[in-house]
Amino acid sequence: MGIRVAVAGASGYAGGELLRLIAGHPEFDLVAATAHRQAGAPVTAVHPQLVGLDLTFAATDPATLADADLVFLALPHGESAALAAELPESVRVVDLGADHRLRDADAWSRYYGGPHAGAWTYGLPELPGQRAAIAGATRVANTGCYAVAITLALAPLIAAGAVAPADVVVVAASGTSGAGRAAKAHLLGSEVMGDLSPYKVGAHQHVPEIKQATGATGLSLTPVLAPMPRGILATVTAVPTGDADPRAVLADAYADAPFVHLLPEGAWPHTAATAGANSCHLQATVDVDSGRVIVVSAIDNLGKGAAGQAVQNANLMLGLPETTGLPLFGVAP
Ligand SMILES: NC(=O)C1=CN([C@@H]2O[C@H](COP(=O)(O)OP(=O)(O)OC[C@H]3O[C@@H](n4cnc5c(N)ncnc54)[C@H](OP(=O)(O)O)[C@@H]3O)[C@@H](O)[C@H]2O)C=CC1
Ligand SMILES: CC(=O)N[C@@H](CCC(=O)OP(=O)(O)O)C(=O)O
Repeated sequence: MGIRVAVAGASGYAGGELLRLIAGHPEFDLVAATAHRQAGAPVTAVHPQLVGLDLTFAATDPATLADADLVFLALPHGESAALAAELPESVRVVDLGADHRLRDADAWSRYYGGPHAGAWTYGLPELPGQRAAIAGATRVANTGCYAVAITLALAPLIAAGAVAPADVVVVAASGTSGAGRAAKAHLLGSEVMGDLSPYKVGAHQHVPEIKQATGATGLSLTPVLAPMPRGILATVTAVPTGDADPRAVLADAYADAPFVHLLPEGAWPHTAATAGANSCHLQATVDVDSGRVIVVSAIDNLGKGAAGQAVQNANLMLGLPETTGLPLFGVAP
């Protein structure tokens, strides 16, 4: 028997991707996959890509999950905190939801509402010092999907003093799976296909998370819903404070990061190149006209943006190499 893992919210998009990654992980044994309305259904009735996985969704209750060494929570916002509080401290937990990401209770109530559950160790291993913090934690808050893409592009530049933290502008497009699988009016196929539309303009819940993770003090984020199932492409622009080469700063920051790739000069990120992988592709330049630094970042929102990142964090918490069981390469086209 390997390491016993369980997934709560396994019938969702992030949960389904977790099941796929766990099935290919050499050290993990899946002991439970839970759902809410779909409890009792065969996993493959919901996730046809997992045919061969002979399992039925259990109901989401703490007793079922407490039998695992590590539990992934892939539940709607606000549902993780109460469930996690019922799990013994000996069970490691990675929460893919937002409940434990923010240290600032006011920011939590402004963007999410309801009681603030308090912050856990932030699950972005590529931030300075964070690998060791995650390795020593029993509770880890996985990052938001836009937050990963934008933080990886921006954090090293602010940390190096290469750009001004007070003036960061981001436009970022996301595939529709970022919104989860529950039916929503703005996700009707016939209206999403062939369309690009901004949403949560100036009011996205990842803004405080990105500010917390990067040290940005002024950040404008315009998210755009894109007609593709997976992927995030974020274009981050900021004002340089000197003449540091942004490519050199990023290359230095990610020299030892197996999943973050600064592309060769002149090559720009494509979301499709990250699909199915736990990778982030970056490119940077200085815009000759505006003088602003431009960094473009691509991830798979269900990979490095959710399930892949969660498995990377779990590997670190369990003392495994962080790449164990994780796809390094995408499946494009
Ligand atoms: N999709 C993405 O790209 C990303 C998602 N996340 C986060 O991961 C979490 C899951 O997201 P996602 O998979 O997209 O969401 P989905 O809507 O696709 O799935 C939600 C899951 O939670 C279950 N669920 C719904 N309501 C409840 C409830 N009241 N109590 C317990 N379980 C419930 C659902 O079960 P059932 O279907 O049986 O009702 C389903 O398994 C969210 O917190 C999300 O923000 C984070 C980063 C990226
Ligand atoms: C396309 C789309 O709607 N995306 C979602 C991404 C949410 C997400 O996955 O991140 P959290 O875990 O922080 O909710 C959004 O913009 O709210």
